Amino acid sequence: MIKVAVNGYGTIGKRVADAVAAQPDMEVIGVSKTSVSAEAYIAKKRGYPLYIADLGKKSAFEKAGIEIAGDVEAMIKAADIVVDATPGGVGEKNRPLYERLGKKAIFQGGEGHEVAGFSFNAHANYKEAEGHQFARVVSCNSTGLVRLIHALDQAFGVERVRAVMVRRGADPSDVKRGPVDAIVLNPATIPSHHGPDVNTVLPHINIVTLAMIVPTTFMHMHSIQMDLKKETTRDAVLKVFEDHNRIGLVRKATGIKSNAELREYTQDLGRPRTDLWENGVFEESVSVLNGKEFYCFQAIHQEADVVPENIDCIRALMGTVKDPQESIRTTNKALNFVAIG
Ligand SMILES: NC(=O)C1=CN([C@@H]2O[C@H](COP(=O)(O)OP(=O)(O)OC[C@H]3O[C@@H](n4cnc5c(N)ncnc54)[C@H](OP(=O)(O)O)[C@@H]3O)[C@@H](O)[C@H]2O)C=CC1
Ligand SMILES: O=C(OP(=O)(O)O)[C@H](O)COP(=O)(O)O
Repeated sequence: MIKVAVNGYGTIGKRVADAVAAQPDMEVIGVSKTSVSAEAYIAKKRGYPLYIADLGKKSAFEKAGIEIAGDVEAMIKAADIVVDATPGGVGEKNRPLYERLGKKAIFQGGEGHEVAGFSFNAHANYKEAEGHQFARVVSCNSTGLVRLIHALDQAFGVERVRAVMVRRGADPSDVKRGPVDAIVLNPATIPSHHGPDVNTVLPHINIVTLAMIVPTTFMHMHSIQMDLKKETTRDAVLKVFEDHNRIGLVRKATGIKSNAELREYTQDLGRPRTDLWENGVFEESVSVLNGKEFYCFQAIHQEADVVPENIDCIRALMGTVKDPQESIRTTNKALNFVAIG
């Protein structure tokens, strides 16, 4: 069993911990937080040993009825590998600790590529992870882009990509964030960080991305255009998506045309926390014009799509499973995850 520590038990960390616990070859040896909050109670309920960054706060946790197993350093020492899901920028500060203790670690998209020097996506570069001490799972939007672009690049070759990301303003529980009544250019400059981020995994792709944020909390929406190298048809592209175990098709027959209806659908499917782990490509939008021009809309659930990628990244860095598809299938099966469509 691979002993996994989740440093940062928040939006991403709590999902990764549950996904690790579901795998046949991994166990959660601890999760961490800095302050007493609802997630500390969830960790207790799930039976995950809770560690804290500053032992000076131990009594505050104990007063709230939450037992503390030790400090973060003790947790890291007990682990084979760390998934660092602390807020963007904190991972970089944690890296010297992982170096000092000689532990492998996976960072998230809020960190720059340089934090690990290797950025990861299971379908695109799983085999390249072996031998690395550190990896970074690219951000949620970049994960969604990499999955789609890589699938079409393998099938038809990709000449260039132009994509617009309409990004959710905040996560559902982020009460302090906005916007409440604005469409914010984020950033106003072009490209947004997503194109260069895609290039950290797929360096040969010609891509320019633009991004803005809107007052929603559940999912980003991408509008994507690609020029393909080989002529193809809409049916052939749909077949690529149907065959992909992390790309789902939001079928025309469902009538779903928004993130809100897609959320309702994933909820009704009984997905834990309403998580859409796959890209939600809108079937009706999939278009091939003039043989080589591809267009689509896809929804990306920011809290969920990177979660299975972290699980595969654990096996890839540990070198326990050599074949990417074997890891991807194991991860999906343990999560009871079959892509929609
Ligand atoms: N949310 C999203 O949609 C996505 C986020 N990401 C990336 O994932 C990473 C985590 O983001 P997210 O889950 O949203 O963040 P959250 O703020 O939801 O969670 C962060 C967690 O880390 C804990 N924490 C903070 N500082 C420390 C520390 N020094 N040591 C140990 N634990 C600490 C926090 O505990 P406490 O609250 O007690 O301080 C909290 O539990 C970021 O890099 C982000 O960019 C990637 C894809 C999507
Ligand atoms: O990784 C994400 O977005 P991104 O791919 O746009 O960087 C997550 O939605 C977190 O983004 P945030 O930095 O707006 O919280």
